[in-house]
Amino acid sequence: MASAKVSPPSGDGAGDLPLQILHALDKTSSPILHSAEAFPDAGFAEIKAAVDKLKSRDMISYETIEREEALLEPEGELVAEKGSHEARVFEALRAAVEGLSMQELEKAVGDKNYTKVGQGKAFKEKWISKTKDGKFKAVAAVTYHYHTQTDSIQDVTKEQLQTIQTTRSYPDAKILADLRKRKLVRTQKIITFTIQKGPKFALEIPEEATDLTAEMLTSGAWKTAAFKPYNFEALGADQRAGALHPLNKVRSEFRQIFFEMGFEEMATDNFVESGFWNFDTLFVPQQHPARDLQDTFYVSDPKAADKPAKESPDDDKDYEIYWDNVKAVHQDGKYGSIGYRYPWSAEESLRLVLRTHTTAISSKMLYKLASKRGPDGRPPPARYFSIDRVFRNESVDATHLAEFHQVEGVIADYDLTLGGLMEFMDIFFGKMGITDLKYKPAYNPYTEPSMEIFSYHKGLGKLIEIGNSGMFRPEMLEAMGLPSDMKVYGWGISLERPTMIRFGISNIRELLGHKVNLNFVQTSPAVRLDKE
Ligand SMILES: N[C@@H](Cc1ccccc1)C(=O)O
Repeated sequence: MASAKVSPPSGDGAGDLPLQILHALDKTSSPILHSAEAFPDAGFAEIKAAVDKLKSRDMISYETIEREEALLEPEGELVAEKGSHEARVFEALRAAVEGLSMQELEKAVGDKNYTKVGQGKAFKEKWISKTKDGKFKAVAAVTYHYHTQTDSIQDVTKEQLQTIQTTRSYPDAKILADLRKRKLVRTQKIITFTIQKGPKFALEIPEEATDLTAEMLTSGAWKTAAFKPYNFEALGADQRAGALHPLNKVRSEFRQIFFEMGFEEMATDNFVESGFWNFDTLFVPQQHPARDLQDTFYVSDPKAADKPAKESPDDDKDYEIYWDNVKAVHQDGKYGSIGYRYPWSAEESLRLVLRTHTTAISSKMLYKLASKRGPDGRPPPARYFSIDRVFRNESVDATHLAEFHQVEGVIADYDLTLGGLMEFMDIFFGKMGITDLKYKPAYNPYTEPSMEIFSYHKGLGKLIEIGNSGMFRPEMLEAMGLPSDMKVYGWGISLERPTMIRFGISNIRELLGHKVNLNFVQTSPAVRLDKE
């Protein structure tokens, strides 16, 4: 039967000490076994593992005794053997009736430092004195010559240390503290156990079953099997679970804010765009430095996009008109704009790029909005947002990567004003805990006016740029067919920047890429821990 076997030395750190304890308990005449006496050589961890194992099976019970043990330091050992500093000074002087000079005394004691400490103490004890010619003399010895008194002193320190050497303790705590201060003695905490037989005491340790098996049921072994009790105190193994990346945590916070403010999420599943949507519809001239190879990744295969055309049979947009409008605005000017006045190239517009901003998608959404009709027969107000990846051909450093995530929002409504944009920004960023915004005039080809948004970061102690915003230009919106009194706010911020600030990261490579520490991902909190 499996249940009556004696455990072989197990891997629980207890070895065969548990068995030895059982046997020792069986033989001892007193009901209590002191671990320190029975197993003086076993280490604390070993004994603890053994008694825990036996206790969990109710074979024993135990109590722990904590006490402090005093041990001699090397110098204490020396004193215990050869006498205290003061006694050695006294002994040296006692042998020299004429007294000794300091140098002679040092020589006689054999240790300069020992002599220095010893003569000080011996003076205090009034064992020695100084003669007129500056020599040291033993007082007790002088007394001896005239009065036949005892010529010996009592070397208390030596006796105390000898007591400690044999008993590992000293009855007077003050004296012990004093010896510790003199660095003759050190103390250490000792935990020992008093062990008693438990209700299931035996000389063999039964194997405990952890599971009730089919085999035990058929053989009947379950009737006598010892089952291991549940350990409700066990903390359990570390849970290896998936965790949201910090960027995703901040992303979901932004999404929540957008949704609660009535925004609709734009589809952002196309990383590749034509120059038309990424630049031309946004009134970015074809010579603009942002369209340089240094700033933009161009796709080499396929090289060119198709001209924008109906996306589905029920797409009622006339892309040809829009294409011509965009060209006209750039080349000749239209809708009150004088344009850039350069020969606009269809070929350049159809080059494929990795989108440099999600504003390419906003542009497409606004174009679609232009043909929607609200109850009043006009395009209805709309709020769109997206949070996704964009790509820029930048040199990579601690704060820049060639790709990052852009949080983008647009609000289209009638008769909007710049003040309204600032008001909105205050509310939007306020929901993220970002307050005290400052605005700086800026330039975007597609917005007028444009404003960079700054926030005072208390942790960094300075204003930091958190986003870019503006009101889309009329020559961009009217070319789409949007009514001229419909105004559109737009803004973009990176997702990385607030995430790095939130989680205290200074190098973007700790956030993205192969150097990301998974432990950091798994343990970074989902709650806001802004540093004030
Ligand atoms: N596209 C801008 C953000 C922006 C969006 C919309 C309007 C104004 C600015 C950027 O990449 O920084």
